[in-house]
Amino acid sequence: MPVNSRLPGFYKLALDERFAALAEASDADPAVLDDLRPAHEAILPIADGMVENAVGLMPVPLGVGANFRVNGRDLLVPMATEEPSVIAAASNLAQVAREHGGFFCSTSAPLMIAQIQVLDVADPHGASLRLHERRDELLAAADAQDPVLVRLGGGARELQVRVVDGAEQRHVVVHLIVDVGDAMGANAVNTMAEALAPRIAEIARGRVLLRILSNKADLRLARARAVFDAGKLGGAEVVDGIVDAYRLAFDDPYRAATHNKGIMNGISAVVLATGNDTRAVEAGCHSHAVRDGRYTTLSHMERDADGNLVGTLEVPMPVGLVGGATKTHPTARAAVRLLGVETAAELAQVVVAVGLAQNVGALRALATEGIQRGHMTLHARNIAIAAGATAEEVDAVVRRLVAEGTVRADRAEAALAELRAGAPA
Ligand SMILES: CC(C)(COP(=O)([O-])OP(=O)([O-])OC[C@H]1O[C@@H](n2cnc3c(N)ncnc32)[C@H](O)[C@@H]1OP(=O)([O-])[O-])[C@@H](O)C(=O)NCCC(=O)NCCSC(=O)C[C@@](C)(O)CC(=O)[O-]
Ligand SMILES: NC(=O)C1=CN([C@@H]2O[C@H](COP(=O)(O)OP(=O)(O)OC[C@H]3O[C@@H](n4cnc5c(N)ncnc54)[C@H](OP(=O)(O)O)[C@@H]3O)[C@@H](O)[C@H]2O)C=CC1
Repeated sequence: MPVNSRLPGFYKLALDERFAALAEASDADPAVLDDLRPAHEAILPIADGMVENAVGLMPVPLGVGANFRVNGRDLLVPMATEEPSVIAAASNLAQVAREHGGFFCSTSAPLMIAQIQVLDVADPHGASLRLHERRDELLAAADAQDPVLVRLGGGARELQVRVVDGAEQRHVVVHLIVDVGDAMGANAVNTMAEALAPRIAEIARGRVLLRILSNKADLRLARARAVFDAGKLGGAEVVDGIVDAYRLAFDDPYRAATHNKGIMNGISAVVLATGNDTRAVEAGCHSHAVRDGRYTTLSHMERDADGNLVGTLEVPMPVGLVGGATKTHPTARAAVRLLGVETAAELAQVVVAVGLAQNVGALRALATEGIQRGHMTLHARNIAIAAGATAEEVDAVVRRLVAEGTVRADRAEAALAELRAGAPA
């Protein structure tokens, strides 16, 4: 049975019922669902191998982004986040996007850049051309570091040399461009950069200092496009509001930072759920938001000829399915199996689709009723728990807070006290 990601009312189910619904909707082995919730005792020894000085775990909630269709295929999207309303908003807009086929996504080749900084070069432009003359030798030396990657079809692809004029000095910076296949690629390219450094110093007649990948991974882009039906969004006025909201973000970096944070709500959640490096992706995305020296929006919002909203997003997406924590963390492995992607490119496409859904979800709320109703209603559960409500009491406290329209800690404590004093739930 193909995956059916359309899960109406999934969020209204109790936790156990949700597992049953997920098992029915997914084509993954039922064991995968069990693996999504491994016992802490099983993970702790693995954590000890993953990081230094391990003393515990920091479990972050893992939810399923519902309703996603990416390049014609339904997908159940694992999302790890501590923030309420993120998964709801993504699922909501994924449903709206289905009307016009869902998300259409593409990626460039998985090219990562390693930088080698060369100092004390007397003739930077001369050095640059000497390095270019030895391109083939240097690329072959890089490939020799990673025969596995080369065997799998990846490897060093190009050499670029930049002369960067700084305030204090001129830097010669060599870029080694590597096809990293299905890896995120940092370790792979760093190994190559370190191996090439002595020869580069010799050719440039300088001193090599830094040998590290660039997180401005702008040769490894993922793109998503979706048409959001004007009627389903709430009408032409809502589309206008979203486009006007986008324009402020486009023009004003103070708004752009928040607009892009909304995109990252979705992106980071999938990146984390699949055991990938959230900081690398965040650094890449924010650096991509600087165009012509100005920080601006990562996404674009337009109206099509029929008045529907066309949302597009293009960001660097250095995520992998091998290496890093993707293969070590049992929950990340299960999350990837639930998602059912086979390549890093497919994963990158899903990540960027979720970022776009999230962005439009937030903009729709902002351009209409404001963020607080949807967000705070869901945040009320956190507030109730923080006030001391037990699992049995949470719903009743939330109902009171939402009915009063006051989602605050003091009101949650008062509502809990009233409930415990026998007031009707
Ligand atoms: C919260 C909603 C979705 C409610 O929206 P709604 O219109 O009340 O939802 P609905 O009851 O009509 O349900 C529609 C669909 O939404 C989903 N949905 C609906 N409720 C849930 C739920 N509880 N749990 C899971 N999924 C939910 C679900 O898919 C559902 O379909 P159905 O299952 O019924 O066929 C809406 O108000 C919304 O999208 N709000 C935006 C929330 C948001 O963006 N949160 C991010 C945090 S705020 C932030 O950090 C970023 C920001 C905002 O600053 C960025 C920026 O400024 O640009
Ligand atoms: N600035 C940053 O962003 C930095 C990030 N990091 C970290 O680096 C890690 C990611 O590095 P990464 O290089 O992906 O990890 P790994 O070195 O763990 O994995 C990459 C290696 O996996 C092997 N491999 C097996 N199958 C494939 C395949 N299908 N495609 C590609 N490679 C394959 C390759 O060869 P082989 O088997 O020979 O290794 C490749 O070199 C993350 O943990 C990240 O946090 C590290 C430093 C800096």
